[in-house]
Amino acid sequence: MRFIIYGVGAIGGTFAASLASAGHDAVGIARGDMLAAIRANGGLTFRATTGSQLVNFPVVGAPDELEFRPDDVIFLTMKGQHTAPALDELRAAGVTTQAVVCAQNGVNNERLALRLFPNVYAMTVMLPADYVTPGEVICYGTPKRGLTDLGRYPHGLDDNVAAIATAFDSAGFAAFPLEQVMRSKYGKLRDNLGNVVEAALGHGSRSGPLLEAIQAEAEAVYAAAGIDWVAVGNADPRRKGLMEMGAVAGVTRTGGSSIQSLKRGAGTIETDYLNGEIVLLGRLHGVPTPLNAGLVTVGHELVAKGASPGSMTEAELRVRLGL
Ligand SMILES: NC(=O)C1=CN([C@@H]2O[C@H](COP(=O)(O)OP(=O)(O)OC[C@H]3O[C@@H](n4cnc5c(N)ncnc54)[C@H](OP(=O)(O)O)[C@@H]3O)[C@@H](O)[C@H]2O)C=CC1
Ligand SMILES: CC(C)(CO)C(=O)C(=O)O
Repeated sequence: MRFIIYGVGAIGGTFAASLASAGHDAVGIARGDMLAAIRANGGLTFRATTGSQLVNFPVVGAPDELEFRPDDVIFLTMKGQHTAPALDELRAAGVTTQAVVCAQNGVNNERLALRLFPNVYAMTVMLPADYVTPGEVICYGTPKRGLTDLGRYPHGLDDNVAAIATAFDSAGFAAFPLEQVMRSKYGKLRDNLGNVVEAALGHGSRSGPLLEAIQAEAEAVYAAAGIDWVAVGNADPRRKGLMEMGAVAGVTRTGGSSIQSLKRGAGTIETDYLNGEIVLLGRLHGVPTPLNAGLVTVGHELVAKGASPGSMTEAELRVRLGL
């Protein structure tokens, strides 16, 4: 089994460095400043609670630079707004029946992938990682680097799930095979509705009554749509003692993945596939979602203005959301 990590950023970089360090065959597909820095430095600088190291694994700039094999497992680790073109590139490069694992937040990636490929897997990723400096990824999870729930999409278990879980266990993660993995992914999506709030207000602002109101909209649309979900946030008892926030020498956590997009000036944000999913479900099922709709607009404005993380006050955001 060879692991292709498509999108070497915070999550993809942690996966690739950890799998390669554990002796697995791991190949990255990177782009832009990250690709240039990995090439210039002779590897990816991977910083974790256990120390920092330059990890060398093969990295290419696009799928068509690879000769795909039947035993490849392809992890999608780009943000949701970048999934559709990435899938097109995989198909153009000759991918057919290989396993495609959506190791991303949101619930749209799996559906996009299943349209093109028959063997799609959903992975819920609970793993606090930063990518703000090209060539460097920081993972704060300890003692396990991250927790993952994994299963076939839309449901089911098979030999690939078992093999991926075994490989992940050996690489410092905890992997939980789940027959109904999308329940976990909908639970994670509910947590990620705070990503854009944190981007607007700054790190540490993703809790409290505002977030609860935002999540209540999600719970209402899930109920109307008949979507089953399970909580996988910080209160998930599996985290205690297995994967908690640790200290990494010389750095502090930047914040969630959307705040990192603003900090890097990435020019896009994942909000359409996080809060925007709740808005879509609300429209489909006749449930108003004014807060999440307002946050989608705010997210786009922050990107368009090139705003820094934490550029708004909570009072300003509340006014924007009509509160
Ligand atoms: N960071 C975290 O702590 C967590 C993130 N997640 C989720 O994991 C997913 C990935 O997030 P994260 O790792 O933070 O994202 P990052 O932006 O750090 O990494 C994604 C990387 O993929 C690159 N990329 C995108 N499209 C392509 C492409 N076609 N070819 C090559 N490279 C590509 C991006 O490049 P570019 O920058 O140029 O777009 C970027 O370098 C998201 O769904 C996120 O919500 C889940 C749990 C925690
Ligand atoms: C929950 C959180 C914030 C953990 O890093 C996350 O999933 C993200 O960064 O997108």
